[in-house]
Amino acid sequence: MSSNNQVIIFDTTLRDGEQSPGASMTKDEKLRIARQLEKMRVDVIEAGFAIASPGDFASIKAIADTVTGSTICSLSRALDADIDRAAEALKNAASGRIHTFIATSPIHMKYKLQMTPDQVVEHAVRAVKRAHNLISDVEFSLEDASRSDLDFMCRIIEKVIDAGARTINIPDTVGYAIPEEFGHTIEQLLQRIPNADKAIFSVHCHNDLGLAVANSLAAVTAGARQVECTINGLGERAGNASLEEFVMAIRTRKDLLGLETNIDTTQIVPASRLVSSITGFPVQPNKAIVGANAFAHESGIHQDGMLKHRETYEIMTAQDVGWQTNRMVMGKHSGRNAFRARLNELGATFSSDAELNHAFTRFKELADKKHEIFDEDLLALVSDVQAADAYEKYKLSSLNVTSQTGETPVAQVSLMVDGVEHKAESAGGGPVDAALKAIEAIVHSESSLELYSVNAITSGTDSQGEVTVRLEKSGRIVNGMGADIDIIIASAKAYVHALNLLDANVQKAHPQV
Ligand SMILES: CC(=O)SCCNC(=O)CCNC(=O)[C@H](O)C(C)(C)COP(=O)(O)OP(=O)(O)OC[C@H]1O[C@@H](n2cnc3c(N)ncnc32)[C@H](O)[C@@H]1OP(=O)(O)O
Ligand SMILES: CC(C)C(=O)C(=O)O
Repeated sequence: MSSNNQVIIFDTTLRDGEQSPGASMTKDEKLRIARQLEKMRVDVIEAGFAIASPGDFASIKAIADTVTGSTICSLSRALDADIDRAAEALKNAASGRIHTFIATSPIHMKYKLQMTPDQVVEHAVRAVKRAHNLISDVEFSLEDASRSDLDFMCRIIEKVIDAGARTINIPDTVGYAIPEEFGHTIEQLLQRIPNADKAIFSVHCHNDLGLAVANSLAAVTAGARQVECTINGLGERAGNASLEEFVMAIRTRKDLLGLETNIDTTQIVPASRLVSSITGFPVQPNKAIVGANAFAHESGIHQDGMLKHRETYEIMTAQDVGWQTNRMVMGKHSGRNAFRARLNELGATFSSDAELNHAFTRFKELADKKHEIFDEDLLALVSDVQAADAYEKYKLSSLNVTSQTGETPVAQVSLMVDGVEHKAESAGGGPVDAALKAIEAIVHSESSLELYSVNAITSGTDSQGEVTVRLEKSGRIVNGMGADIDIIIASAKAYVHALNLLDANVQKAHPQV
């Protein structure tokens, strides 16, 4: 029975987690994860199933030999050979545990084990006694407990506690339980088993119905004091209760539950990343706590709330769980307040509300075309708007370029010159060449093109292209810039920008020109 409010965290990433198809890990990889779990102050690390393979044995042994800050545990069936192999792997552990189990549900006993309930009790007691002779810390699990008969569970648990088990684990092996029902089972076991106070009750929940963490919380509310879980919720089929979700629920709702764990929560994100990189299982972006979007805010109303007071939309800080910071993501749902705040952070300021509104309108247009707006997009957009808001002799009204395989590209451009619309058409070596020639057909700038370069501002095929055009005229050199997700338009904008700069230089030098 629980003696205090501390919940023991038993991590089984290296055992049940590894049972996820495709998640096999080498000894060195398991050792790296075990060290991270130790650093995170996990109480018990289930390092593997010693009899399963020579590799599993070697991994458990390597972890038991070197990791001293957590108890190291091996799983074993209720069989002598399994228990002896587990004890051998753990023999150098500073603190070792044998975890032996047998199924107690009618369906498992009848079809899988092909044993009577009495034979199952006999195997369980014999296994616990044998384990207890080899190591003091013995855990016993009733596999498929959530589909087992309550009276039978009381009977077998009482006997294995007498045989030396000090942790009794109640697994929801097939993820069948519902929180209220599961909590009730734990409560009943604690009340009805006469020697229940000699053991710590534990739960091990699977996520087949997406309820593994909810069931674990119901169990600790009912008196269980150990929870078995995995990093990123890895595990057989739909996985196990996720360590990060359970631990952060306990921490965040201490007001309600009054419980705590030993976990250093700032090590959660590093642990999640390590497990993901080793197993090759990506973490979904919207995964609680460790998903890339767990602390990202895109909607204008949320961002505005966050700017005014963080707790309006966050129940924990990103730093609490090991992220460096939360994120304001600029996108089509963002509002003016977040837009201005982000640009101020980037060092860009607006000279007037009109300028802000103009930039914000352009930002929304861009956001409709692009999935995510990066800082570089914002800066390009603002310098574009600020350049456009300055007096401009030339303004690009429209551009239409036809470019087909085997055909010469042709551009039709419409340009405002001192407020009067001019149109021209030109062919060119490529679509950019055609566009710039069409502009020149109107402007006759007599400048020479010294440089043309195009860069993708961000990665991805929907990136904005940022074009730089350098023009020289009578010894004056200017750099025009333009950005757009269409690089032909970006090129035309950059060219027009450069023409305006040349014109501005002339105006400054000879105001009456
Ligand atoms: C709910 C869980 O997650 S339990 C853990 C599951 N994890 C694993 O199974 C991974 C590691 N397993 C393995 O490597 C192998 O299954 C081994 C080495 C354990 C056993 O391999 P094998 O000897 O070839 O047996 P196999 O896996 O085919 O069948 C399991 C046998 O164990 C028996 N068994 C299953 N659980 C138990 C138990 N807790 N106690 C005693 N016997 C058990 C089965 O009835 C079956 O017996 P049978 O061969 O007499 O029919
Ligand atoms: C061996 C036990 C704890 C198990 O993994 C399960 O029942 O899911």
